[in-house]
Amino acid sequence: MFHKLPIANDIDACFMHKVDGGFSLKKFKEMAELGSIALEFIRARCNDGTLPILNLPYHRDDIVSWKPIVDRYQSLYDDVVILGIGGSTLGSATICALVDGCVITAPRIHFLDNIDPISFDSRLSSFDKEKTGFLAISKSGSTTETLTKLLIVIDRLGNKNFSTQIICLTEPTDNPMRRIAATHGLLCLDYDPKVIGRFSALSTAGLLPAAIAGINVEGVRRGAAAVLDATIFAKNPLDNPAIAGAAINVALARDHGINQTVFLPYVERLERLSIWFRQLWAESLGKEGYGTTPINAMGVVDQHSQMQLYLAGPRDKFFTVICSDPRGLGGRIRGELAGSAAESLNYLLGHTMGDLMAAEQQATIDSLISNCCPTRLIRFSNLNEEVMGGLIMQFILETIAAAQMMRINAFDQPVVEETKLLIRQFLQEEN
Ligand SMILES: O=P(O)(O)OC[C@H]1O[C@H](O)[C@H](O)[C@@H](O)[C@@H]1O
Repeated sequence: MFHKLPIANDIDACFMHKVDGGFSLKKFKEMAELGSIALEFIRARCNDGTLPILNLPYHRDDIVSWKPIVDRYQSLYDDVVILGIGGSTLGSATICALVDGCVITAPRIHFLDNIDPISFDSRLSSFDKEKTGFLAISKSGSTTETLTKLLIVIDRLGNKNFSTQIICLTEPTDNPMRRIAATHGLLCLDYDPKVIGRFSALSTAGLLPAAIAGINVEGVRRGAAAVLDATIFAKNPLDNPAIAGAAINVALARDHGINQTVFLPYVERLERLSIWFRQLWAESLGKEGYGTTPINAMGVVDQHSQMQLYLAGPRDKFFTVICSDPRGLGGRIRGELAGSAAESLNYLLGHTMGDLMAAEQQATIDSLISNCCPTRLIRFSNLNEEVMGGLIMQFILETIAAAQMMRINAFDQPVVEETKLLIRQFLQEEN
């Protein structure tokens, strides 16, 4: 308990004394009561175990139990394909991005989320059938897109011995995925029914693919536990980054019309985190006329694409800039290669690519602040498993806290079901 926090939050630039577009410290302090309600909700669920996502960071037994699967997949396959969509895969895709840039001998993990028939077929046919393992994940076991992909993969494998090549992960109910698994003799693991898909990044759904990818998933849980502990044991709710983050989002939307939340990491491996966060925030909070719209951005790419709008467009955005310290990393920019351009590039030559990234990160932060954009900074030095777990936990807690402050249920998505019914109707009519 009370491991060192893997990430640091700085919310100073959300307030009026720092940016004109921010809100007053007085108003922030008025959020203390809602902050306490949110914190009590989280503490109570953590203590009584009714929200297992708040207990998972402390578990290790499940990780040990996956070892035979991890060993088998790592030894047999060059590629492992994850079949799923939405909350069942975005968490694992987020964590699996940690392997980028690392020397790893584990299989390459691929996420086939979409059902674009051309892209799906082209990606599927790029794998060696004999050297590819599959993991189909669906909490409900009835998501049409995932079942379609699973059945197409079974068809394409087309030999009698594929039963060990595919593992399913779904709730222990009588659902279509379980029936398909039983028909073909596939191993079917239990997806805890109390873990909601978009909150499942730290459960089997998020961590089994990551373990197969060779990631230290205990480190991910450790980072999450540190952030969770800091919340559970917070003395003052608004001193806690997740509760404060929720309070800022809710108050800026309610009192200042700031109804868009821009997620701007300066670490490319966090691109998937952005997409995971987008579902978490949107599906959990977009209810009863509430919610703010998450916007994915990426430093430095969007400096050359979105920054004009961010700095001079409507004052309806709250910014979360996620920063590492890339100084000194990457290739060095050598003057002798620049020829006659060297003189005009004096400011750049001799630096590394990481130095440039760091300067651009700081320039964006300073520009956001000087252009009156309420901005929160989340900092760490290097992205690793603990940091990833910490980030995931902070945004899970922040989402739960924001829902409590808005008095809405973070854990359902009633309107999504309407579209699903329509899809079934359309296909039935065509039959
Ligand atoms: O895991 P599954 O049951 O297949 O669900 C996958 C996704 O389906 C739906 O569209 C829900 O809105 C999402 O919250 C969920 O993550």
